[in-house]
Amino acid sequence: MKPTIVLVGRPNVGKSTLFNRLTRTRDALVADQPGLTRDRHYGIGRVGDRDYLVVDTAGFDPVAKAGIMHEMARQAEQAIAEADVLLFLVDGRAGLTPHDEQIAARLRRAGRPVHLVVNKAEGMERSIVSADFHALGLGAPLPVSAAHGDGIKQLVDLVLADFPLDEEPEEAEDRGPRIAIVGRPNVGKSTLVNSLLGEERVIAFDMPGTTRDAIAIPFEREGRNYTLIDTAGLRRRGKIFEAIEKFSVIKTLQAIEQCNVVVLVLDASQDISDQDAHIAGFILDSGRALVVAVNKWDSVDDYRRELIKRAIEHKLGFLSFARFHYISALKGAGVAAVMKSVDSAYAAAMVNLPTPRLTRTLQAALAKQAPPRSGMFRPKMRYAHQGGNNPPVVVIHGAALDQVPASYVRFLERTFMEAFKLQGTPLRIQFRTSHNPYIGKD
Ligand SMILES: Nc1nc2c(ncn2[C@@H]2O[C@H](COP(=O)(O)OP(=O)(O)OP(=O)(O)O)[C@@H](O)[C@H]2O)c(=O)[nH]1
Ligand SMILES: Nc1nc2c(ncn2[C@@H]2O[C@H](COP(=O)(O)OP(=O)(O)OP(=O)(O)O)[C@@H](O)[C@H]2O)c(=O)[nH]1
Repeated sequence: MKPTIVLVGRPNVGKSTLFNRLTRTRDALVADQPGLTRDRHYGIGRVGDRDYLVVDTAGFDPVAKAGIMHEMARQAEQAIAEADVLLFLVDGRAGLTPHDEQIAARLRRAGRPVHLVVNKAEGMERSIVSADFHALGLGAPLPVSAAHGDGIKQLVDLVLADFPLDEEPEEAEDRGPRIAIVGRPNVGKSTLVNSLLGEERVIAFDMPGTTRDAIAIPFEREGRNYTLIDTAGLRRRGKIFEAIEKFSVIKTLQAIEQCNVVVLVLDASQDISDQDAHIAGFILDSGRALVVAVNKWDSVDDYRRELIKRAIEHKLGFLSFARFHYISALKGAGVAAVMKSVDSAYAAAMVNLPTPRLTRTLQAALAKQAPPRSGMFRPKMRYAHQGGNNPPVVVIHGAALDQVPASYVRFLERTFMEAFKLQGTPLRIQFRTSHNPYIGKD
């Protein structure tokens, strides 16, 4: 499981600058999609070989408005409660302020490791920029420059040193697809889980060993194995699973990261909200296979059905790689079809793409439409091979490939997906330019 780093600090110390710095590599993997808006408070990042989730508590810092530290906004409090590591940012140019001291007092009670990060330290003597902040009693201050990127790798290595590297769960003994059922509060996730598990054989159901573990519920359906990764803090009461915790963006992100196939649940009786779009954005960034279940279809009339279909097209157009199902979790209608799509999305995500066919497909695409010249450069693509699964990655070798525009990358993605009939999974293109082997690597 990826550790969660939560950024805390008074306004203007550079939290969002650090957040952007910590999540940049991941964002760059996904070509900008029309309509995609990212939630700039929650992200997935990687520095060196360390993966993590990062949360910026900016925007819901209530201190300026309320003036009282112990009235921190609920969301910031929830993020602090769910953090593995807290980064407390202060401003090395402004020096120590009373507001910093109040936040420090709160964080000391958080029961989480806190690291004191002194930002805006570029061009300054380490010992001088840090001097003030020893008084906070939070250990040695760590000077960085979020804007320039100084000290960031050392920071991540240090704060995550005690967490095990995230390893892919082994695919041992054919446990089948790992599924995460996600969606904003009240869309019907628990109802869908119960409809799925109600009559099925739940093979073994262990409570997690530690609070950091997610709950995995293995079950069997029509002779096939699945594992449900819990997002909602599900607990079993008798035969029924119910949510015991309030909605958590962090848990949602964790579950998306740990699964193979996401089932995104939307509520047809409500409008598509920003929260739906943000969750959809996380799913796109993650590269996971996806099935969309538009729930409560039983409760809406034809007019509303038409409306919601159009709203989905408009706001979630970037999910068009996925199959959509219009279901009633309450009545069990459409649930079997959702599971069929889960199977085919999983198969597509795990597909094996032979090199000769990939290269032939690439050549056909180039013949149909060559990549545009960019200044002095004409990108040259020579051959392709598969670089990974879930999502399938196609690695293309050639020259001047850093000059390929996002629109052409999307054209290539579509071409490969159609050629190999991949449905339900995104596909990623990575470029390797011969004279610079690092371009396109993550
Ligand atoms: N010199 C310098 N300026 C920085 C650095 N990081 C951020 N800044 C500047 O500090 C200001 C505040 O940065 P933000 O990232 O918006 O700060 P924040 O903590 O997210 O602020 P809120 O959104 O108000 O909570 C901006 O003008 C940044 O350009 C840095 O490393 N060095
Ligand atoms: N009409 C109708 N109502 C549904 C359907 N599915 C769920 N509901 C109702 O929607 C409400 C919310 O359902 P839950 O399953 O608790 O939703 P959830 O997404 O798990 O909610 P949280 O636990 O808050 O995350 C309940 O009152 C359900 O009975 C459906 O298919 N049709």
